[in-house]
Amino acid sequence: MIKCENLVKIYKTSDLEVVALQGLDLTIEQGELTAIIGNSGSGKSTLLNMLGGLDRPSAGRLWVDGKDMLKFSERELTRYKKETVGFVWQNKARNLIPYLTARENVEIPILLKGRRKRLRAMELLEAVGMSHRRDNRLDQLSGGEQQRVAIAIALANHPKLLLADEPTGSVDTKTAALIMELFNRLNQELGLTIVIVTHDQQLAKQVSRVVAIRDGRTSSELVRRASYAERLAEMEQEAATTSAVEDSHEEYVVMDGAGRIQVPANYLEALGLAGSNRIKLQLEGDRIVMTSPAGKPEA
Ligand SMILES: Nc1ncnc2c1ncn2[C@@H]1O[C@H](COP(=O)(O)OP(=O)(O)OP(=O)(O)O)[C@@H](O)[C@H]1O
Repeated sequence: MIKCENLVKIYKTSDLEVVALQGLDLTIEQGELTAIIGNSGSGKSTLLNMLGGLDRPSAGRLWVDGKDMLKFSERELTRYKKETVGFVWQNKARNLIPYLTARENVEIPILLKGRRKRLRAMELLEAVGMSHRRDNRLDQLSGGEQQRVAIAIALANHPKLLLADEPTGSVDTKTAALIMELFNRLNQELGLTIVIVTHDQQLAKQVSRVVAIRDGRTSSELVRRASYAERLAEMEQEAATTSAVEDSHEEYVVMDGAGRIQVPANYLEALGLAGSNRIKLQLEGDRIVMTSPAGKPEA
């Protein structure tokens, strides 16, 4: 569904160039639910903007839904934004109009007319568990409820890809967990591909695949060990857990198309290899062994 190869984004301001993405590689299959985590400034939102067609990459390759996004004309880009992607933002003002009701808000982006439009809005509010509040104005709803309406809006035109930038950033922990549960349900029931940017490791634990970005590059990947059902049962038991995402997920380093991997800095440091620019690699049965230049097996 998504393939980024060596993706680069450079922002140019009057006297400064900021390299927000510096050769990012990422593949997301159709129907996957992925969380992107990383520190502030690591390039998460920049990546989401590229995926959503809100901004164009400076270099590299990017395909979404089989289309080469670097070759899009303005017209194709507008069509892509309308028909292929749905967005949920942290900033509610970007999603919602406060003086309209939940149903009216959801009806705005629906391309159907009359009764069919109303039915589709009702169906969407039902899908996000908000049909009972359809006639309430947005400013009469809680933050979590407003975010549910925002998700309904994002689904209005049957997008293939749902992008969410810190969708739980302005709600409490319990509400955030419920919203993540909703994303999981939509992913499973509709088979929707979903990419969620978050800096919250606890929330990322609710997602089967977590991609970490550091300095504008994918640095590692975590894939959940247990199935979603097993994980839910686990979560009920350890309701207020504070364990790290590494405890529930298996960690992988990312390999790009040319076979390059980034060895975690702490591994190199632990083995005294930090700063080396030459390492011996040997294939031993089904393992690749890294050896220090001095000849001592190191990994
Ligand atoms: N429009 C822009 N013009 C100039 N620099 C930008 C622009 N947008 C982002 N940047 C810079 O690019 C880098 C990556 O920003 P980005 O917003 O993608 O990070 P982020 O991981 O989403 O951070 P946060 O979690 O704080 O939102 C930062 O150094 C940021 O200052």
